[in-house]
Amino acid sequence: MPIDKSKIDWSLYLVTDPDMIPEGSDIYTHVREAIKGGCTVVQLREKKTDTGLFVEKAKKLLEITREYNVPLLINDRVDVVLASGADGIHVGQDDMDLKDVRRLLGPDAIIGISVGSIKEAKVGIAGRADYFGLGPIWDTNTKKLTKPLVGTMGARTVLSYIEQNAGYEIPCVAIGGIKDYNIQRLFFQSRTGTKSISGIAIVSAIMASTTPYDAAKSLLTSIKTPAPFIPSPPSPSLLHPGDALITKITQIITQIGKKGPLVHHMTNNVAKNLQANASLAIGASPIMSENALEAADLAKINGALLLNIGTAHPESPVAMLEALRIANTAGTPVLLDPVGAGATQFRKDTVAGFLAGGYCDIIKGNEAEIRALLGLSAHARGVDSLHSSSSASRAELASTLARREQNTVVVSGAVDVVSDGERTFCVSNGDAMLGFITGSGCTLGTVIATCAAVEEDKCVAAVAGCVVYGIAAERAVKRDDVKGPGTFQTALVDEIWRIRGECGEGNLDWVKGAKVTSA
Ligand SMILES: Cc1ncc(COP(=O)(O)OP(=O)(O)O)c(N)n1
Ligand SMILES: Cc1ncsc1CCOP(=O)(O)O
Repeated sequence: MPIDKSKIDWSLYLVTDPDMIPEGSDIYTHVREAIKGGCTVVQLREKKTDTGLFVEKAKKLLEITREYNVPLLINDRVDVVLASGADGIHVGQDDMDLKDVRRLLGPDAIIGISVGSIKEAKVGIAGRADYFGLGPIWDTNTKKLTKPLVGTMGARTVLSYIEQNAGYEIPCVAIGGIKDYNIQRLFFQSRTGTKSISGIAIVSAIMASTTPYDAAKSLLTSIKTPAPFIPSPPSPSLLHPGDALITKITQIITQIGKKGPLVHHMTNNVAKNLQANASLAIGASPIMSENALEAADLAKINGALLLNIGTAHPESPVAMLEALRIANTAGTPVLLDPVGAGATQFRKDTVAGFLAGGYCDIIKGNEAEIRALLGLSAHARGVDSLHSSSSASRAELASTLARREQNTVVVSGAVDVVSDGERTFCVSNGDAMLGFITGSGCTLGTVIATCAAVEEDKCVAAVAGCVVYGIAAERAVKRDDVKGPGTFQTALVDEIWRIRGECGEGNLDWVKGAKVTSA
């Protein structure tokens, strides 16, 4: 029975590669096992095989795929589809024109095309492709890539274009560098309001596995399980600054005192001590460890992970990325502090690697760092921000990055701006004295990460962190015993401690000083 193309399940699309099959197996056993494990579509991709053998392989594979009612598509070759009776074809942008493919294969054939941009989507739509292979999403060793990476942001752009312009439903399967650990993030970060990718196409994660059944099963589980970090929609009362938001801030600080969350810091040597002391003062349990081998154990304990690249070593990005992936899998919230992101190529590459390889619930940086993440010219020297523009333009930076990353972004400064892309708040608490102690921005990261450990709504958690830290600074600077930056730093920790104590006693007067507005 030929396949009904309106009913295809695109969830897990296997693209074969004969050179990857481990010794002792063969393509037929491998594909059968992968289908049993959960593959829902198979594409036979033979780049070096002679036509006769290609057709023979296609015919034999078709017998297997038919047993499981799974479509078999052929890579690039119309003649092989015709000769084997396979269900359809996948072509690239530089292969045969889609209208010719359709004319040759007929209306029932399943015809897919590779798409990596709006321009290429237009070609697919004009040729009435049945589905798009969307990618390459990420880098891969499977094939020498000649086109730019699409990333989750590019995937979203194409999905949104299709949604608005195709005029018919086009399932999109993402391809390129997809592994167990990045599937949930791919689905989450690439979705538009109403359109998501329909599935993922995989070569190496299944073809190079010695256990294709298990590999497919595990990939399918990741596809079917929503990302643990998907935020719930914000409560309507927390859409704008107001009494509900202020009450929530006090609840967050009280919760920290009650729960004592563990905050795993992979952070810089300059700020470490202040960060640890601020964590203890607010009621968290800090662990300062750059050892990725501990990340799995630490992620199991409820808390948060803070990544700060201030004094990163050459090996730090690997350890941090490992910890990030473990935290993502465990659903542990992650705060990224991209210290000095625009200052050196190493820092740029490190941060780009984190954003491509994992999901950071919150990114906190000064204006120059956030500009660098957006690829804008950074007004940065070293790790200091040299330039501060208006709150409105900083709000624009925060919401643009938050929309791109589908997370919460804090642009720290005299006025901290917090945005999740929909809501943007300005927090005007704090004191200029914070600029005279090293690690004050990093320690704001600690306080925000601690709030995120106990609060689901990460945007509100970030606002809470900015408020409590800013008010602690305002109180500290007013103290008689504060004579300058040295005594201020100690007093800052003390005031965080005192605010936490007041919350514990039910005295919430401190929060009356909160200065939160909408941007
Ligand atoms: C599902 C899917 N998407 C994309 C591709 C890549 O096809 P193409 O651009 O033609 O490159 P080659 O596969 O020919 O190297 C694909 N094969 N499958
Ligand atoms: C065929 C193809 N087209 C774009 S990326 C790619 C290879 C994907 O392979 P892998 O799943 O091993 O990254």
